[in-house]
Amino acid sequence: MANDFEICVFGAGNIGCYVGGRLAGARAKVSLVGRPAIVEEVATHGLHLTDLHGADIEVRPAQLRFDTAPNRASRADLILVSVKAGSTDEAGRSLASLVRPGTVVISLQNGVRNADVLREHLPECIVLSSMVMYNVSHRGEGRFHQGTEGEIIVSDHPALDRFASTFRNAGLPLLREADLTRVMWAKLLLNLNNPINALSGVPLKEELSQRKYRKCIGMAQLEALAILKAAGIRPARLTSVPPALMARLLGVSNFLFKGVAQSVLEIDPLARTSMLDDLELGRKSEIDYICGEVVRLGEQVGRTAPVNARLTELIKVAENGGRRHWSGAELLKTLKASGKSAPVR
Ligand SMILES: NC(=O)C1=CN([C@@H]2O[C@H](COP(=O)(O)OP(=O)(O)OC[C@H]3O[C@@H](n4cnc5c(N)ncnc54)[C@H](OP(=O)(O)O)[C@@H]3O)[C@@H](O)[C@H]2O)C=CC1
Ligand SMILES: CC(C)(CO)C(=O)C(=O)O
Repeated sequence: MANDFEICVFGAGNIGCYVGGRLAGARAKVSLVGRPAIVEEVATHGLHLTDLHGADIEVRPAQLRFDTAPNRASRADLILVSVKAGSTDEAGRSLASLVRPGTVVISLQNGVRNADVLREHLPECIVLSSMVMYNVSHRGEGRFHQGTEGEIIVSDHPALDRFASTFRNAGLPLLREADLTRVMWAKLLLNLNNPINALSGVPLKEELSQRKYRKCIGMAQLEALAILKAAGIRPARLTSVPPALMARLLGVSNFLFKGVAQSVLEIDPLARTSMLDDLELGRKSEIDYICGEVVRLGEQVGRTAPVNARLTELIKVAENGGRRHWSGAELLKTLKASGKSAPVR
């Protein structure tokens, strides 16, 4: 039997199409809001969703609504926001005149402030943060693939009870956590790999197999961890080892790393971060909402964050048509020199 509620996904890209499509595949009433190109792609091919565990789900165009305008949000009981963090303000603005009071709005985005931005525009809604722990890639013709393990961790609220079984039936169980601030910062620590993966230009598995790239991630994380500590924020443990230990483990030899962090490397050989997607597609990245947040928090507690500032700078150079590819050795060298050297062109 179909559910008695309607879900609107605002921002039909990798995450929006995957999550929205799987919910539609579980017979939820789903509408998606996206750009004309994806609306056309899905109208032609439908959605074909796969994951690393062998899920293989076809969603016919007739099984969901796909629009470029968000009008359908006015009927939604649940809105999933899956635009990039830089578009959150605009998403909130366009939803403001449409939503009904009491509508549940979940941000599926990376970053630590999206729900706050949405809340400002949607004060009568129940706005919740969540973190999608896995990677989704777009493989053309309506195909989206989940290439790494993980769940959706969401800020707990009784209003989620109504939707929980639908997410579970869709193979997307919601992990409900009382304190999402700690989860958001822990995810941000993992996302500090996004610029490194983007600048490596190679899939995650290949990047993480190289010690020098891993050392770069460790440097960015250790810097962020010191700032979090000064700010009194204790990031949640999202990996098999606590964040501080993981940051150090990243620097060990390839041989040792394979032994101690086997699960980190058990990923689809093609999986890559959303920031590498952004650079390849010529889009503006979320760097200001990832490394930029570390720099900002550092300023609040009177600390500098030269490694994260440098990564921000390198990604902006790449976004603007400058250098895109860095070997592990080159990246490590420039990060070690951060705070001392001249800007990169
Ligand atoms: N991809 C991944 O594997 C993961 C992503 N995330 C996070 O999830 C969020 C979404 O990422 P992802 O799915 O990769 O991003 P995408 O860029 O693939 O998807 C967002 C889509 O929303 C569109 N969009 C933005 N504003 C509007 C609007 N007003 N109307 C219609 N469409 C709009 C964008 O178009 P346009 O580009 O033209 O603005 C884009 O097509 C990000 O915060 C990301 O960090 C988290 C975990 C994993
Ligand atoms: C899942 C993960 C950490 C890596 O793909 C991600 O959040 C992203 O790509 O932005």
